[in-house]
Amino acid sequence: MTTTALPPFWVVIPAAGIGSRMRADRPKQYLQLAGRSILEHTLDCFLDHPQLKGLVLCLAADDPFWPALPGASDPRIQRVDGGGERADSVLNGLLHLRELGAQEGDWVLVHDAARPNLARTDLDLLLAELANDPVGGLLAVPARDTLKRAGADGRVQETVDRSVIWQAYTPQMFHFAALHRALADALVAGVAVTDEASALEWAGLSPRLIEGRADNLKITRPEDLEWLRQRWVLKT
Ligand SMILES: Nc1ccn([C@@H]2O[C@H](COP(=O)(O)OP(=O)(O)OP(=O)(O)O)[C@@H](O)[C@H]2O)c(=O)n1
Ligand SMILES: C[C@](O)(CO)[C@H](O)COP(=O)(O)O
Repeated sequence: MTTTALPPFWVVIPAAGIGSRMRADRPKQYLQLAGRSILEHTLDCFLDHPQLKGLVLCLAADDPFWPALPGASDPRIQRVDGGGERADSVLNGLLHLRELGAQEGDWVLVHDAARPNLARTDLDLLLAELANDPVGGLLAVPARDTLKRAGADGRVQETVDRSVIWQAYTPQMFHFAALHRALADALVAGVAVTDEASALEWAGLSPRLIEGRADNLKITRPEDLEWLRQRWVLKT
């Protein structure tokens, strides 16, 4: 890690998804992990950070679960409505950040509600490594397994060179104006952007990859939550 002082930053947490792949009785961010919701664990990764300027939480407009949580009235959390896709939710969050006073060059970190296991060391690594970067970047993990390209018949076509393949994680950290412009333009152009870096790439920029911990995983399927529940027992 570099010795640069950590820069001030804003946070946007997209939490308006329905978690269809979890097949649970509620959106996955409200499932329990060690006695609290996944979303509360995720918020805790940021709320007491000394460099945090403000946090915007993007929720489904008709979300009945958030008001029931103990932290729902926490004044440090600004709630906004999400949108149809993750990128729409993030864009709404950015629009609200502007109302809160975010300036063009301010750093914004976007982090999935469904990644509750972000280590403070990884967060600070990202902030330190990118503090003076002209573009910004993201936490990511190098591919670990041998990779295969599949054909439509489900048979291997070829083995892919994994040395250049990374998995994109969050947080993703970009300057407010650049991220807002790239995301808004990409959505208008109908480009599918599944993360913030995709929007910046589409705008012709090259985000930096910062190697993070693999256990900052996104809870996507039931086995991800099972794995994290077992890990939490060991942690506490
Ligand atoms: N319209 C949407 C869709 C997703 N998200 C958020 O984006 C993050 C990552 O998305 P994903 O894991 O795909 O979550 P879901 O869309 O909820 O899951 P699924 O695709 O299985 O339905 C999650 O924190 C999710 O709540 C969001 O804010 N707004
Ligand atoms: C942003 C993200 O977490 C990067 O890996 C991911 O793309 C979001 O989830 P989705 O499954 O693509 O909606």
